[in-house]
Amino acid sequence: MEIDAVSLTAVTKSFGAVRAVDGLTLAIPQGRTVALLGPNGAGKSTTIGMLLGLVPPDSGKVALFGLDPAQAVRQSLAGAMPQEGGLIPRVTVGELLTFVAGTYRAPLPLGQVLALAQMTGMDNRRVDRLSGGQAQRVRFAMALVGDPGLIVLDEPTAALDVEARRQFWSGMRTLAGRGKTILFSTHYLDEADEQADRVVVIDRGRVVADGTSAEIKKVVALTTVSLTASGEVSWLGGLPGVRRLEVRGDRVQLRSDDPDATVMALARAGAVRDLEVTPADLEDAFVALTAKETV
Ligand SMILES: Nc1ncnc2c1ncn2[C@@H]1O[C@H](COP(=O)(O)OP(=O)(O)OP(=O)(O)O)[C@@H](O)[C@H]1O
Repeated sequence: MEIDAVSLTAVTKSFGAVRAVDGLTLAIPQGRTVALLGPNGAGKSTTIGMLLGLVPPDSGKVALFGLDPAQAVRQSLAGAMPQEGGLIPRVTVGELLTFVAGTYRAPLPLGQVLALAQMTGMDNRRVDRLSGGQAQRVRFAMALVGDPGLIVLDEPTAALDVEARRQFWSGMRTLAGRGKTILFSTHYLDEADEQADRVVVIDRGRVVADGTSAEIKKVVALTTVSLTASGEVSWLGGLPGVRRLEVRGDRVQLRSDDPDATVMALARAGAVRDLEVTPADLEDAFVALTAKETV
């Protein structure tokens, strides 16, 4: 069997009292495009930092193509975009990319890198005089120069307008078509849906859903069963079908993947005051999936 491009096993990372990544396990076979989807502070950047060997995990194991991440990056098996502001000023796009190419044993030709990053003809432009979208494309180009098998992108389209996004994903699909493995993080459900063949939803440092976007939609499309209850309500979270429990004043909202079973169990327990059943739309459901529990 081919070795996985990415393998995280029971990885944890805390910053002081904050557990940024909490026992995360994830394996990505070669050639897949995977979106890491989650709200602010979910642990996406920390996970990516550990994948690239930039953040040491407290425990667990991280491997890229079976190797230690730093080693895989050194061997240009994995490429990443530098953070915002990570470009050297006063050089041209061509000079910068040629410099980066010089650090690799078998870099892609400059023309190919420019084409993939939708920057053909821009090699004489000064790096510090580019628009935000163009600068982002240079960073993308820097991730590609070493011709890595795995490309890891942390919110690659965060600063881009609609047209720049479209161009960016067009280059990305060309790479996916060449069999590259792509892992990107995003806040946007629609971007994950359109661009990835697998979506991993993370929240509070854990994988809360993992599958094709169709499967995720099914998982996150949880029905809300709400009722009025007082006193100790945490037991409601253990009822059949209940995936999450939220308390708002005297209303308890149960997110259920089997609302019939949940309602039957509530009826058996005699807890049916002001019972209401509401199917969720996808956006609501994603919010519900990653919403803070209040108990
Ligand atoms: N260097 C750090 N020092 C202290 N806390 C950190 C550090 N890096 C991350 N955190 C905390 O860890 C948690 C996870 O952060 P992380 O940046 O990984 O999430 P994220 O999903 O990438 O969020 P965003 O979408 O906002 O970028 C957050 O609570 C964050 O404040």
